[in-house]
Amino acid sequence: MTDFDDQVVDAALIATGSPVDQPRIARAVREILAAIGEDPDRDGLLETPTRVARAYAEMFAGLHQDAAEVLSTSFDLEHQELVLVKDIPFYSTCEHHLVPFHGTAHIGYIPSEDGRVTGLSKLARLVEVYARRPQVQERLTTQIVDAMMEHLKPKGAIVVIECEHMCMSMRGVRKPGAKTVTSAVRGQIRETATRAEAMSLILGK
Ligand SMILES: Nc1nc2c(ncn2[C@@H]2O[C@H](COP(=O)(O)OP(=O)(O)OP(=O)(O)O)[C@@H](O)[C@H]2O)c(=O)[nH]1
Ligand SMILES: [Zn+2]
Repeated sequence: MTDFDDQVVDAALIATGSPVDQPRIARAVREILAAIGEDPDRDGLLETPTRVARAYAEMFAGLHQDAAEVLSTSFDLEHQELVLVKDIPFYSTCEHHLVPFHGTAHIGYIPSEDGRVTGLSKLARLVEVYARRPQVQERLTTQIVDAMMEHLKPKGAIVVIECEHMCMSMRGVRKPGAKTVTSAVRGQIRETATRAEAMSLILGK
């Protein structure tokens, strides 16, 4: 390490209160810059390690968030039918290549017998909890649906996710625009008619 100032990063860590180890990320990013043949001490790159550390703290914040807390707000609306929030945009990070994958999530559930529902924004927040981690699309899909089943105790739940993976677009096989669709369905929504209703609401743009 040359004139790289850990104290600056430590100060940033304290300021954000993030549990992500930003000084460690910054040191690693400096190494990567050197390894690709760049000069980490040139003007434009001097602050890049700390910038990337702050960006990573944001991109991986979900590792330190709790789905139970996000879904703890509930209202007694006596609603017994399907509730669906669709076209929730999100960004995640492919755990194989550490580049983004992004797209939309569609989330629905049939509330529990007592008709208690959660806030609509909480479903979008739940996506963020699991998207802001190193991920694969299949696990993201099942983690969201399983968290809903565990914390909302609904009669059923469905999650459909459509994504473009940058690791397939900008490198490797280079197929920009290719979409991956995953779904996970639990409880009563597995029944044919209910599942068809949910899917037609999701796909009917
Ligand atoms: N199932 C699944 N695969 C993913 C996801 N994100 C990336 N991948 C795939 O993970 C695989 C990793 O394959 P490897 O052969 O180990 O890595 P690689 O040599 O970089 O593969 P290429 O991307 O084909 O160049 C690739 O086929 C990616 O397309 C995901 O969310 N789900
Ligand atoms: Zn990838």
